[in-house]
Amino acid sequence: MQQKKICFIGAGNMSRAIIGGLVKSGYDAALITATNPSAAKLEALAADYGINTSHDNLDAASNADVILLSVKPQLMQGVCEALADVIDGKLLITIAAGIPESRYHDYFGKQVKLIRTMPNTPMQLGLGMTGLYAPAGISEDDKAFAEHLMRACGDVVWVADESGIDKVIALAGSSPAYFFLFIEAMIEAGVQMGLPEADARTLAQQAAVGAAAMVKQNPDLTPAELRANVTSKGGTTAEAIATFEAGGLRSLVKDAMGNCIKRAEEMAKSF
Ligand SMILES: NC(=O)C1=CN([C@@H]2O[C@H](COP(=O)(O)OP(=O)(O)OC[C@H]3O[C@@H](n4cnc5c(N)ncnc54)[C@H](OP(=O)(O)O)[C@@H]3O)[C@@H](O)[C@H]2O)C=CC1
Ligand SMILES: O=C(O)[C@@H]1CCC=N1
Repeated sequence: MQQKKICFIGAGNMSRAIIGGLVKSGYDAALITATNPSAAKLEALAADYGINTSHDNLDAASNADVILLSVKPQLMQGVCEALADVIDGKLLITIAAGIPESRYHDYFGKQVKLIRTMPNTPMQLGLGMTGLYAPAGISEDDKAFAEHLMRACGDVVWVADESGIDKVIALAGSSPAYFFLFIEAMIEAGVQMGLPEADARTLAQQAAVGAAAMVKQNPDLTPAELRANVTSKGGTTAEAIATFEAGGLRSLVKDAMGNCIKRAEEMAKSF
């Protein structure tokens, strides 16, 4: 892929995940800089991935071709305002949830070249999923760069309308946490049944990895067919599945995802 000088503004969980994925995919660490107010996360990134670090957003952004905005949504306005003089002509990529693309033009006080993306933490392992949205006027070259950057850390989908980003949050940005919760609950139940915690974790995590790989590697089978292959008539799985269905798992999942989107929409009104 084309390699450009890229600066991550904010060196938290998500920057770490993307930087880890990029470096593991062969992106030149010397072209990557991350900024952060406190030192510990920068020191860990430099030690683990050999990237450049800085406490100075302005200096780091001035020296980059591409700026990836990776601070919490409530800090975004102040961060953008302070960078307004050094971003002309540069490609901006934001990963923030809930801030509409139009707001960035207000923050910078001018029209900017900005692509909205919604990645997730498995980017760190090259197993990420990113949704991308580019407004009209963004060049094919800039779109291709943003896509290649995120593809280095996993799979990508483009959404035609900005509202699609909120759906990506519900399906992929937030969803690793849903699966962690499910695994957490299985481990807790296993421990309550008397298993050592380490064994309960090994059993649950390996089942999750295996099940996800089976979904991915059998595109001709639906998840329902894969489930049917596990579920012997009158057997053990049928009892467990019936319990989930009776407990309203499907509507719970739908409500959770709907509330995730609702929160993104609320955030969009408050920024
Ligand atoms: N976590 C996730 O799974 C996902 C998050 N996102 C989005 O990614 C963004 C970042 O989230 P996440 O990585 O989880 O958050 P984190 O809090 O882990 O990271 C944000 C980082 O920004 C740093 N920071 C604060 N102020 C500044 C500043 N003025 N200049 C530079 N850096 C600053 C913080 O430093 P310090 O801690 O030292 O104050 C922190 O390290 C959010 O907008 C979120 O919506 C998107 C997809 C998934
Ligand atoms: O919880 C959040 O708001 C962010 C966006 C997607 C994942 N974490």
